[in-house]
Amino acid sequence: MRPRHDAGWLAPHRSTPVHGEIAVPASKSLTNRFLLLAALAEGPSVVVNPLESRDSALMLAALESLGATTERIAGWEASGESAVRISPLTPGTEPVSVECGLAGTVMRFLPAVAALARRPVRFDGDPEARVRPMGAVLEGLRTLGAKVEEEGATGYLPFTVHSPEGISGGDVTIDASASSQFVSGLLLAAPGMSQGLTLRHSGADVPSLEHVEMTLQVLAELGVHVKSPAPFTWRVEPGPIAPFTVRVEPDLSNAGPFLCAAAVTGGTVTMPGWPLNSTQIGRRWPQLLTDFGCQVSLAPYSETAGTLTVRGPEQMVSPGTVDATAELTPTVAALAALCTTETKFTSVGHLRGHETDRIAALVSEVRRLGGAAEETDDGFRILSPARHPATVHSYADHRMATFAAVLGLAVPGVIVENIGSTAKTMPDFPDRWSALVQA
Ligand SMILES: O=C(O)C1=C[C@@H](OP(=O)(O)O)[C@@H](O)[C@H](O)C1
Ligand SMILES: C=C(OP(=O)(O)O)C(=O)O
Repeated sequence: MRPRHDAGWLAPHRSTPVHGEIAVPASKSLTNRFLLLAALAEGPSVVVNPLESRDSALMLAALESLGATTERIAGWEASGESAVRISPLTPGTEPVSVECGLAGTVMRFLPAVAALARRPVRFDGDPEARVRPMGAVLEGLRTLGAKVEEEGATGYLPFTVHSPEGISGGDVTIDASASSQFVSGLLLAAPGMSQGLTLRHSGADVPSLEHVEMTLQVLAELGVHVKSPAPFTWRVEPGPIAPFTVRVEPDLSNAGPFLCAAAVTGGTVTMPGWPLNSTQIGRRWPQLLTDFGCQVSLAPYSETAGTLTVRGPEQMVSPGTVDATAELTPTVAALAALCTTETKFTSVGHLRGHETDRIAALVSEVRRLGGAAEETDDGFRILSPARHPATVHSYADHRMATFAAVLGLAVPGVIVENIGSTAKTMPDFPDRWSALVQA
């Protein structure tokens, strides 16, 4: 299941502006939420235009281990798009295993589903996944009455969830300052708890709150009653989820590197299918790119979507400070690493628990390319631009690989170690990238 490691991919370089149009596949975050909720629904549901990547394949395989059935449909009715039909989890007592790979949405979302499913479920993942924080999820489940048996370091994979009586919900307080996924994971399973769930966060801020907003919106869209009665407090009412059919939006986080191709070459990239209203954090791209000197416009062509056009400037300008950009950070860092003045990234300390310690990784790789960068308490600073070629390490992190691809457009001779890590959310990234930047 783990993608084959490759030693080096020469990132395409352009000394002339990139002009092109590109669409991106479906959102990882929305796909994995809808797949999970389909498995908790009362009957078969259909997710149209799901992301097909390692993270979504891991989610499907995990749901199957938990007793759901999944069936890929090549052309869904009039849309002709791919779709997947999911029939709900069936109860069982056999112990099963869930392979999480490096997917935060699998390792943080499914333990609560495992507790509802009542069978013993062992969770494990890639070596890089075993250092991603899990403590708040396990603490939350224990408060709800599940037993969690840990095998290695406390608060990390691997572990087994035992919950023969299920979990009935109630009131839980966790510290979600290391990941918004701790909140989303408990809220997504909450409709299946007989008392529903009131979840409170205690501690420093919850990062990436857009992703909690997404969770609440997805639940509400499926008819679940949700509210946030106070800051960092959420309430999900119990109740069945009726079978549903949904279509998944494009992945606006993965749109980032493609839009940046315009920014770093002074070109123009257009992207159809841009949702006019989205809970995805990638909805911030128009503003972020504008902050770096791009001209961005959105031309709606339906009630829900439009074409986004990004025109890059002759020379990008750093906005100085970039705040709380969560999973967009590596891509924004590629822009910053091509600006002549400093950019400070703030409120992104939790990136140390992402696919890799992204703060350490970004600082090391900017330096490897001849730029100056340093870590700070809650982020990092890029002080001077990437200047010369290097083999950029991806640390098995898809966003580090695409960070390097964006830099390679501007700096000739960049080699990306393990471009195959992009299979996490976009298996055909190298082909899509080449199609846009080498056209
Ligand atoms: O809920 C989700 O789908 C996600 C939440 C965020 O996690 P963090 O809050 O850990 O950053 C984000 O970075 C991740 O890529 C996807
Ligand atoms: C942090 C990320 O992923 P995950 O869902 O594995 O947390 C990401 O995609 O940038």
